Amino acid sequence: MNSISFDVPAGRVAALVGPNGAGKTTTIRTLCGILSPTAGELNIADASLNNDPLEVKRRTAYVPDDPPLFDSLTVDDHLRFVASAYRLSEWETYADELCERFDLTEKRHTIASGLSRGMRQKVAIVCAYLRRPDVLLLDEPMTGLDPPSIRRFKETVREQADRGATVLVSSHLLLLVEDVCDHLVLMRRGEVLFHGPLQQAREQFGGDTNSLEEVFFRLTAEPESTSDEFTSHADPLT
Ligand SMILES: Nc1ncnc2c1ncn2[C@@H]1O[C@H](COP(=O)(O)OP(=O)(O)OP(=O)(O)O)[C@@H](O)[C@H]1O
Repeated sequence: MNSISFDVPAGRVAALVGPNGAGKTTTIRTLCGILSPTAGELNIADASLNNDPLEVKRRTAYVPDDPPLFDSLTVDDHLRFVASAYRLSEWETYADELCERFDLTEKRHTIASGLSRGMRQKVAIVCAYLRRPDVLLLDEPMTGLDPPSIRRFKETVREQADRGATVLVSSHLLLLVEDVCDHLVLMRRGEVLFHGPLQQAREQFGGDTNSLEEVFFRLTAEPESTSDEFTSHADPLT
């Protein structure tokens, strides 16, 4: 990563997109404290990752692209574990609702090793939502989900933003991510080429189709040296 800077306001869903190797996963893993930056300042929901990493972790939920569940624990065990680790109160009704919406109710007593790839993904998403975090960092969350689950995911991600959370969704599924995002962070080779409202990106770079796909192809095809002019904000990463 090379001097990247972007911000995503609370209540927004931002698409984090870019070609393979652009640095999306590295960015997300740095934001949630798994990787340590060699320099720079990261602020999550008013907490500094440098000065108060525990507070950042408390406020942030991360769903990796291949969620590491505990193979011998059931879906219910995972929910109880999250509730206990984060000292959640009155979480059971919300857990029931989330399991119902993601079609996991029948699987609540199944151990993780007996779940399909998509079901594991849904368990990880439900565990993240259960905490009602200020920030959701979701790495390729729609990969492996069936169409009803993708629809649920899109609805629920919007609901998370509506309650005030900041959501960052890394995805290559531009058509799907476009439906749910109102903000864009576009990366290539460790640099941020654009960050700002999706509508602004569409107006500037969307061409006749006004689509995220067109924005993606136009910006990632540009030479790196002109990247500064695409950045709509230059605030510290928050
Ligand atoms: N564990 C690692 N050790 C060394 N280099 C790594 C490691 N993980 C990723 N990289 C390198 O960091 C760069 C960014 O990788 P990253 O996984 O963040 O990209 P990405 O945008 O998420 O890619 P993709 O779309 O393929 O998932 C790549 O050049 C990659 O080779």
